Amino acid sequence: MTEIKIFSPATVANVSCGFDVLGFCLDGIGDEMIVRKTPEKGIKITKIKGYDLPNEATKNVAGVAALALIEDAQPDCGFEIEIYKNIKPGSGVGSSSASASGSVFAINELLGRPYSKTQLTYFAMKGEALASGSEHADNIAPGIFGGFTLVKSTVPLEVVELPTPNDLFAVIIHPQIEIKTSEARAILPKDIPLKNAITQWANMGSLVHALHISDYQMIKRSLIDVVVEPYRSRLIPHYNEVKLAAFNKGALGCGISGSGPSIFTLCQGQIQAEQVELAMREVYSQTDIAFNTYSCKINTTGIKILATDS
Ligand SMILES: Nc1ncnc2c1ncn2[C@@H]1O[C@H](COP(=O)(O)OP(=O)(O)OP(=O)(O)O)[C@@H](O)[C@H]1O
Ligand SMILES: N[C@@H](CCO)C(=O)O
Repeated sequence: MTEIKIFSPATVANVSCGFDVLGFCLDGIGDEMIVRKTPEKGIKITKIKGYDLPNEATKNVAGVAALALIEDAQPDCGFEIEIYKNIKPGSGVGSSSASASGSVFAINELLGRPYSKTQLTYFAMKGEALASGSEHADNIAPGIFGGFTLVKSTVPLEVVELPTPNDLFAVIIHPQIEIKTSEARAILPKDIPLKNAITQWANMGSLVHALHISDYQMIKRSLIDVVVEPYRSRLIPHYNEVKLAAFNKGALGCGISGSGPSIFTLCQGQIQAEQVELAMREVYSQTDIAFNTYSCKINTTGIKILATDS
C-alpha cells in the first residue's frame, strides 16, 4: 500500500469532571486526510483545504506528530500529507488532535502497522503539544481508540478504554468565537481547594462506573465540573443559559467541550437529543452570535480508513 485516505473524527475532551484525562469520540464530523509514501525521506504537507493553516511540517500538528513517528521508525521512505479540514481550529472539538492523530494513524497503516494504538497516541501527543502548549491526550485517545477513553497517565502513557452505553447521544453547539486552548489553559489556577478536588474525583469515579453499568441517572449525577468550568465558562457568552435550556429538556449533562467555545451535552436517546439541540439553538438564535449545532451517537470505532490503493 502506498496511499491511504482516512476520516479522523472530532472529539470532546474533559467531559466535565475529567479535565485532561477523559474524552469521547463524535460520529460523522471530522477531517479527511490522504497520506502517501514518497521516495524522498521526511514529511511534506502538500495540501490543506478548508482552513488557513501552516503547511510547514514543523508548524502543523499533523507534521509534528508524523515527524515524531518517523524519528522512531526510521522508514526508508518519506510521506506527503493532504489535509481536508472540516473541524474549525479553536472550536473545542479537537481540531488539532484530529490532524495529529490522523497523520500517525495513516502512516502506521502504510508501514504495515508496527505501532499499537497507545504508541500512536504518544506520537500524536507531540503534535497536540504544538497547538496547546501542553502534552495531553484527552482528545487524541478517543479519536484513535473510539468511544470513551481515560488517559490514566501520560508518563508513562497509559490509556484505558471505557464502555459506551448504547443509548447515549451527544449534542454540540459551537458559537462562532475562537478560544485558543493555550489561552484557556493560562487562566486556570495552579492549585485547587481540597474540597473541590474531592468533589471532582468522586464524580469522575462515579462517571466511569456509570459508563460500565449503563446507568444514565448516575451519568447525570456525575457530569459536574467544579474545577475548570467556573473559570472557562466566563469566556463563552450565554453559557449558563444554554446549560439551563439543555437541562430543562432533560439532558444528562452539559459542559464545555475541551477548552471551548463549543458546549456539549450528553443525552439518553435520539428524541431527547433532538429536543435539547433545539433548546440550545433557541438561546443563540436570540443573539447576534453565529453558531452551528449537531447531534450524533458516540463513535465507538474512532479513525476510519476510507480508501487505499491496494
Ligand atoms: N492541522 C492542524 N489543525 C488544526 N489546528 C492546527 C493544525 N496545525 C496547527 N494548528 C494550530 O493549532 C491551534 C488550534 O488548536 P487548539 O488546540 O487551540 O484548537 P482545537 O484543537 O480546536 O481545540 P480543543 O483541543 O480544545 O478541542 C491553532 O493555532 C492552529 O493554527
Ligand atoms: N484538556 C484540554 C483539552 C483541549 O485541548 C483542555 O481543556 O485544555
